[in-house]
Amino acid sequence: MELIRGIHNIRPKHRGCVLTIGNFDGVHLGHQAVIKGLIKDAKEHQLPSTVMIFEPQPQEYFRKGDAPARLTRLRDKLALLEKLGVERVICIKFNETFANQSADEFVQRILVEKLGIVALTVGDDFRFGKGRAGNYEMLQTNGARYDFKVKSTASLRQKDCRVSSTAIRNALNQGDIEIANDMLSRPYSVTGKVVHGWKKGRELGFPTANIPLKRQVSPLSGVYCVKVTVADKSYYGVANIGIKPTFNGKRTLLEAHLFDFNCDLYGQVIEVAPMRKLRDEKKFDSFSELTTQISCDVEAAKAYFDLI
Ligand SMILES: Cc1cc2nc3c(=O)[nH]c(=O)nc-3n(C[C@H](O)[C@H](O)[C@H](O)COP(=O)(O)O)c2cc1C
Ligand SMILES: Nc1ncnc2c1ncn2[C@@H]1O[C@H](COP(=O)(O)OP(=O)(O)O)[C@@H](O)[C@H]1O
Repeated sequence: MELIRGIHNIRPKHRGCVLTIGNFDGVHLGHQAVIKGLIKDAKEHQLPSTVMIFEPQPQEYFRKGDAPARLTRLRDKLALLEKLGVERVICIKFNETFANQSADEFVQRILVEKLGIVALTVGDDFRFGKGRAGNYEMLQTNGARYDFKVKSTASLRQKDCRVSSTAIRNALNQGDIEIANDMLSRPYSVTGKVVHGWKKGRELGFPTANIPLKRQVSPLSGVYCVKVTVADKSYYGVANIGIKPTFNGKRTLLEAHLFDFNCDLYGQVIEVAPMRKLRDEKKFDSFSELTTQISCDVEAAKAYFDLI
């Protein structure tokens, strides 16, 4: 899969493609339906299937610290798109200049002049351009003028609920991990590189592999039974997603303690899939109370995984 980073990297050789545009956060079942349609159309036109995404996601740009939780980091999103068979991704830096572009300018400058699109697939609620003025009808009018086809994909529903990134965020937030996983068609997971922490974990008797969540808002918080994958090997464990109020922490981290494991994980990329929520994070009055609680969490997770 070819990755084009930024509008300035779109070259004349990239003209002529079948395109879809969106955030694709989570690459859920609804997104997958759009992508499958895109790939089919691209094959028919014998042109590369191309997905345009934005980084940061527009809501993250507009709402700064108050943006909705992110389901997939850029690299996870790209890996999932590649797995679906997408040939080309254009990742556009969503900044002030881009945000101020009118819907007409976007269509003319980027879709028509730069990309020479032949067909465009969008979701039925797609909006774009300054003030979200661009929509499906506007695209159809432009398609007739500039000679490209426009298709809208109806929303996918599952158990009477529209599959959407928002519905998945809400399900995760409420601890309904199974509902989220059904909509994603895979277990929700967080992937990241293990960093050094405060070296308190081993003192407490529960070393934890720490993944910083940086500016990315997590859709989950609290203590979970988790399945952790390290270099293609899986382990069960417990994890806390939070700020460690007992230690007056400020930054959100995911910290996973793996069962039956005693190796160095620093610098390694691990994938953590929360399976069941155990409780909310808490500020304890003493370290010994925290340690007693973590022992209970470990017991509860082992029971959940049938390890006792
Ligand atoms: C299962 C589990 C539950 C945890 N629950 C809490 C909690 O409720 N409150 C809290 O302040 N820290 C909680 N922690 C985080 C610990 O405080 C943290 O792992 C410890 O400070 C070690 O940090 P370090 O890896 O930076 O050394 C939990 C950790 C684990 C593994
Ligand atoms: N069972 C385990 N689960 C998680 N990490 C472990 C385990 N055993 C050893 N480790 C290692 O110990 C580190 C965590 O120890 P800890 O004292 O919590 O240090 P830190 O504060 O740097 O995270 C992990 O990053 C990993 O390299």
